[in-house]
Amino acid sequence: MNFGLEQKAGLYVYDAKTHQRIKQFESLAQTQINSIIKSSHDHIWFGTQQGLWIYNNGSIQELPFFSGNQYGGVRFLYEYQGQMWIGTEKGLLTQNGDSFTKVNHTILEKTFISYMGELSDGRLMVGTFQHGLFIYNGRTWQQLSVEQGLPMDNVTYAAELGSNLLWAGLQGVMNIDMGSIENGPLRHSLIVDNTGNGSQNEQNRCCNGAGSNKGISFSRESYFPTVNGLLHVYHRLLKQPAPAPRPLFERLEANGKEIFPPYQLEANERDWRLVFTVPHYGKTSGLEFRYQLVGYDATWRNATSTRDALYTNLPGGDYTFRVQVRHKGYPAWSRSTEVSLSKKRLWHETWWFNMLFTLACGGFIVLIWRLRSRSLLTRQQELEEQVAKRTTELNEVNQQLLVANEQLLIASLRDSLTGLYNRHYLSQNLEKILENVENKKRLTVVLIDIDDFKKINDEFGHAVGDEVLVAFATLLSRHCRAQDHILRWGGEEFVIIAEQDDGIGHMATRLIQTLRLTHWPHGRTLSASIGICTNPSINFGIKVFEGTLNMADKAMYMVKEQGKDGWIWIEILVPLSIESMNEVQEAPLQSLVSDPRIKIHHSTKDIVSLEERRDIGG
Ligand SMILES: Nc1nc2c(ncn2[C@@H]2O[C@H](COP(=O)(O)OP(=O)(O)OP(=O)(O)O)[C@@H](O)[C@H]2O)c(=O)[nH]1
Repeated sequence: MNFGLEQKAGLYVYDAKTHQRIKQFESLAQTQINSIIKSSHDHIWFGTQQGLWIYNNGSIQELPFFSGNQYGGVRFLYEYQGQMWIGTEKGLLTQNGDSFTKVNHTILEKTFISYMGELSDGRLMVGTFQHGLFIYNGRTWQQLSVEQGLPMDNVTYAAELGSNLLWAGLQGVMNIDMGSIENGPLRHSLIVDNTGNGSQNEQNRCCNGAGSNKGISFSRESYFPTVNGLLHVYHRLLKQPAPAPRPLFERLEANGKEIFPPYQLEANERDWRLVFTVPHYGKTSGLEFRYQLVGYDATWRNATSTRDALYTNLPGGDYTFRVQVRHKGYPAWSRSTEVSLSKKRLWHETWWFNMLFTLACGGFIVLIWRLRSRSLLTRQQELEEQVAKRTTELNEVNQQLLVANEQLLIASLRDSLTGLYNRHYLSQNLEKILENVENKKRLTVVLIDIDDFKKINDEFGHAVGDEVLVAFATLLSRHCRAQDHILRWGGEEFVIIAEQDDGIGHMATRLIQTLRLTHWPHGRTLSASIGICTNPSINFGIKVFEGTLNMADKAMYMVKEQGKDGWIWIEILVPLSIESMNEVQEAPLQSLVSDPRIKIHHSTKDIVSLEERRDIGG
């Protein structure tokens, strides 16, 4: 097995037993060997960039005809019908014994020969670098090129596959219908389309392998060397788009700087550019990519035409970048190409910081909550205290109001000068008083009027008059019983409502006497006129009271008329109807003396005058 090596490394022979390269041909040491072929004469031909060598019986010889730069490098050697054909960079030559002659063709005699082979019917194929494929039938040449409507002129490999001619070149791989080669016009289909300009990242050079065998075909598949690896074409897929192969991960840049595997990044390398591509020889626009940074992206992201993925401010952690590709319009994605990456965490991205932060946040919330509850509690206590204080104050005020109301009520019921009850008291309590009287069966009303009070005022002044009134009221209270209701009726006039009348005459007499004996503020004696009426009514209503009061008034005026300083007591003996009561009130007192229902009592002095004038008994 022989190795022809590019890069001017010379020639090696491989020993199948020791599996080692065992010998280097010294004369080929600095050459770039393009083609090696064993001729039917058991000679080995070496086509190199520097010329042509033949190995025979252990010795190697250079053919001086091809040295120098006249033909450029020898690119392809092919033995056709017992004759060696030499394809150079500057034309095609044939061997003729020991000499070589250029083929008689205006293009082929000077163009770059890049391939030679045979069709099944024995015709020779000569591929050129710039002028297409030539087919030779032993007499004439047929050219297949752009001029015949083909998409490219460059040939690196050609092979007949059934009814098709497979043609590979730098611009792709195509299929030409054999029948159309014979009869025209040419029918072709581009299997691998590399005719357009690929994107910056696309590895877009197809099928340009150096060496003699620029492709090899089997019944179902063909292989083509490329600068980026081996292109494998299934013949059954010639009419369909080739399945998209797995994408390639090209490189990672972090903060604008390329990072090499293993991809372990520092905490500050936060901005990433992940570059990917796919070894594909079709049009760039026919493919689409999607990618996902697992650990950061929740779902796939569709890539743009730039074939890279940009991430900024990535947090620390472990990631897997995966990328897939597919033909546009086809549902199936390729298998994922995956790359593992990790980035150190910043201190605030670490688990212990997160834990501490969470604890601190929790503690802070609890603290705030406690402070807030405490302040709320304090506030509540303050409010409760305020409410209690206000309630106490309110209660006090209410109490004061109650007392004040009580006092007002009391005050409204009493005479401000003497402290005795007033008329308002009577209007409020009359019903109750009458109820009590009802139980005792006899109502007694006493009307007392101080005699000649005006003179006291006139003589001693109003203030002294007041003092006399107060002293009179005090004396009156002392003379009455506890259950008697003593009222100042107005001015110097007083009313006593007694629920019991036993000894009423004595009481009146005693009062008259006490008045005479009492030492009064004005230093003089004082007398009063007293009218009394007792009424044994069955049903004590207001009318009965008014009638009784009127009768007492009538009696009191009679005393005044009789000379004052005494009393008259009209005692109604039997209960009178309202009508009878009205009659009695209307009648003059004298006329009542003879009324059997009525008895009139009086003080001694008055009795005399009354008896004298009316002739009535006491
Ligand atoms: N100081 C004083 N005088 C009063 C008060 N109320 C009424 N008076 C006076 O009492 C006097 C009553 O006069 P009169 O009605 O003529 O009665 P009187 O002088 O007692 O004569 P007789 O009733 O006929 O004995 C008037 O001069 C009133 O001004 C009072 O509260 N204080």
